[in-house]
Amino acid sequence: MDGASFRPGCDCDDLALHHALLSHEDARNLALGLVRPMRDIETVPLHAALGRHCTTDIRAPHAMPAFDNSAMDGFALRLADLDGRCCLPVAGCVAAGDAPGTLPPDAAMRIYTGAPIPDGADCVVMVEACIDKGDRVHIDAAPTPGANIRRAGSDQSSGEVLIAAHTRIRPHHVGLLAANGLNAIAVTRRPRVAVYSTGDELSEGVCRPGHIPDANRPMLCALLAEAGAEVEDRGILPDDLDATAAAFAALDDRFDLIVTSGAVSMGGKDHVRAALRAAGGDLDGWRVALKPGKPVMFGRLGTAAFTGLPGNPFAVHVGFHLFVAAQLARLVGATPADFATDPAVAGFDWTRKPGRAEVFPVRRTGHDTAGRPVLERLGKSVSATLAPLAAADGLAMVPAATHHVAQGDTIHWQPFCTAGVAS
Ligand SMILES: Nc1nc2c(c(=O)[nH]1)N[C@H]1C(S)=C(S)[C@@H](COP(=O)(O)OP(=O)(O)OC[C@H]3O[C@@H](n4cnc5c(N)ncnc54)[C@H](O)[C@@H]3O)O[C@H]1N2
Ligand code: MOO
Repeated sequence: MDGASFRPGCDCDDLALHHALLSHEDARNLALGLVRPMRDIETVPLHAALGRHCTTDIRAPHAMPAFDNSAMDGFALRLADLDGRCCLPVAGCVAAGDAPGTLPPDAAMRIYTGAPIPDGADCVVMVEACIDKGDRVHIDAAPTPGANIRRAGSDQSSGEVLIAAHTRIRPHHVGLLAANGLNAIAVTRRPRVAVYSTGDELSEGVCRPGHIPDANRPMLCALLAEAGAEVEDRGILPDDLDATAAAFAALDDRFDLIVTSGAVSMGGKDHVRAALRAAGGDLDGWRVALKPGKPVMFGRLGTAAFTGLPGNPFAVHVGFHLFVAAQLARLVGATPADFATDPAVAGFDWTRKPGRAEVFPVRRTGHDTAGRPVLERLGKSVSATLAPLAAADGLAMVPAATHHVAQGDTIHWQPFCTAGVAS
């Protein structure tokens, strides 16, 4: 449609919208411009904080460690007492949980990891560097002052920022909060997202001839839940303009984002754009120079942003990562992460048609001499299948202008999070 012309007053705004494809960068900025950081705050107990975003900087309520304590199992002593001696009598034992005591003159105390350093001791000798004779201890070599003592305040000082505002709480944050005795935190409410599939061909149970299972709705619900959204599965919409418009019009203002899949392209049953308008919404952008995902559309319905992804399942996956994930991040006040920015090396030769940026599944096959991952391209640029993703370690993206990728070229990718998983 490039080069189409319009008479003044022409209401063919769909034509105007696809006069040119949006770059994926412009499309992302458009998608982000349709959402605002949410202001609603709730306080949640620590066990419910995982995956939520804290609203403010979380500061240390006190210094840590709270008291000088031993980093090792061994003997606490006063260095000056070793002057001219290699053995000291053992005056007692202090374990983690004991109240701080006092080291008598010219003696050592048996001490265990985490135990408070007795007053007067200025180092701890590891048990491996001693000969433990029960009531006496022989020290092989004089330790350095302060050896094996974790000083009060050496890990964090009172008031320092432990977790920056808008951080997504991960398991190590939960541990850090618990270590600080913080049992509840203020978080942004979860973004509420409505999810629809569209298409008369979709089945939920046994498929009749010509029907296919609905892959997009379960995948979108899973992607959204993983990203921390509160998801409402709104089912499958028929390929019917009135029914689709009625379903959209019946949505109240409780959603922050509405995500659909299918019916956004050029076919006679692709009703989502018209239905959005008929329901009182606005279409702000349509069609992106992106493969897969060209017919993605962006709009608004009431107070919600509306992102219409294409029907092909891999296009849904890509559209989620490029646009929906960024919208969710913005809603919770976080900074949306750029997509596919990690450098890697192509382990393949590939000639393609330029014009759209392309996202494709990749598998890591090794590393080059500089330590960069070498990637194998999976699949055949088919947006209808998710099968190549099953063997993928992540997604790579090449710019719209790329027409050839040669083995050894630098490309950029987004690894899936696989911490602790070998393959
Ligand atoms: N004349 C043109 N035709 C098409 C264009 C174009 O530019 N001009 N773009 C193509 C591209 S690219 C894509 S992507 C698709 C997207 O079309 P729609 O968003 O309208 O999606 P549908 O037609 O509804 O479905 C496409 C495909 O995906 C299957 N599908 C749909 N929903 C699901 C689901 N929930 N689970 C599994 N599979 C689903 C559907 O059966 C179709 O096979 O348009 C091209 N056409
Ligand atoms: O954009 Mo489509 O998703 O290329 O097949």
